[in-house]
Amino acid sequence: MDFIKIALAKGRLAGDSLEMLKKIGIEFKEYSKKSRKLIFINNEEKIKLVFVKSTDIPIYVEKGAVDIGIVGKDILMENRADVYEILNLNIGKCKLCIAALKEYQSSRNRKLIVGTKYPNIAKNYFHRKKILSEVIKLNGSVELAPILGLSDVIVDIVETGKTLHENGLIVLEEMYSLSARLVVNKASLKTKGNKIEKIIMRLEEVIKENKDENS
Ligand SMILES: Nc1ncnc2c1ncn2[C@@H]1O[C@H](COP(=O)(O)OP(=O)(O)OP(=O)(O)O)[C@@H](O)[C@H]1O
Ligand SMILES: O=P(O)(O)OC[C@H]1O[C@H](OP(=O)(O)OP(=O)(O)O)[C@H](O)[C@@H]1O
Repeated sequence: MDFIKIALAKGRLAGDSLEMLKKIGIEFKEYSKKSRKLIFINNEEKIKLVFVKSTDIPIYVEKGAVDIGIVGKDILMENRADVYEILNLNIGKCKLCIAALKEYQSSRNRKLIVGTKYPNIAKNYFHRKKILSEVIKLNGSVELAPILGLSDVIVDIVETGKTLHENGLIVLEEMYSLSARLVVNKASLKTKGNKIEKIIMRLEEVIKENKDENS
C-alpha cells in the first residue's frame, strides 16, 4: 500500500503538529528536534514525514510531491496554491498586523512605504483599502525597517507583542487572525481518500478535545 506523505516545517509549528499526530497514533520514534534528517518513516501506519521549508509547503502539496501539509494561514495567503484547505488545527495562533514606531504620524498625502515578509498579502490589502503603497520585501527582523528609516510601517506577525514592544513599535491595525491549517493535494484526496479521510476525522477529534481542554 502507498505511503501517505505529510510535510511539516521545522519551525514553531513542528512541536504542536507532531503532538497532534501523536494523539492520533502517528509517531516518529527516530525524530528529535536536533536531528538534521529531513524524512522520518512510520512503517506501521505507512506514513512518511518530510520537513520542508514552510514557504515551500503549498507547492509541494499542490504538485503532489506530498499528500498533506501543515502550514500557517499566512503562508497559504502569501503563496497561493491549488490545494484543499481542510482543517483549522487551532495551533500557531497569531495575528498579522500593521505596526509602526510609537511616534509614527500617518499622512495620506504620500505613498506609504511598507516593509514585510508578506509582499503579496500587503499589496492586496493596501490596494483593496485604496492606500497608495510601496512594498519592500524583507526576509526577517522586519521590526528594524521603521527604526532604520527603510519603511513607514511593517506588516508582520504578532503573537505576544514582545518583539514590537521591545523595539518601540505599536500595532496600528490587526489585519488577519492566523493559525495552522491542514492542506491536502486534490488528487490524493481521491486516490488515497480512505486513509486521508481517517486522518482528518481523527484530527478533528483532537481539535475538539484541545478546544474543550482550553474552555
Ligand atoms: N510569533 C510568531 N512568529 C511567527 N510565526 C508564528 C508566530 N506564532 C505563530 N506563528 C505561525 O507559525 C508559522 C511558523 O513560524 P516560524 O517562525 O517557525 O516560521 P518558519 O517559516 O517555519 O521558520 P523560519 O522563518 O525560521 O524559516 C508561521 O507561518 C505562523 O503561521
Ligand atoms: O509577538 P511576538 O511573540 O514577539 O512574535 C512576533 C515575532 O516573531 C516572528 O519573528 P521570528 O521569530 O519568526 O523571526 P524573524 O523576524 O527573523 O522572522 C515575527 O516576525 C515577529 O518578529
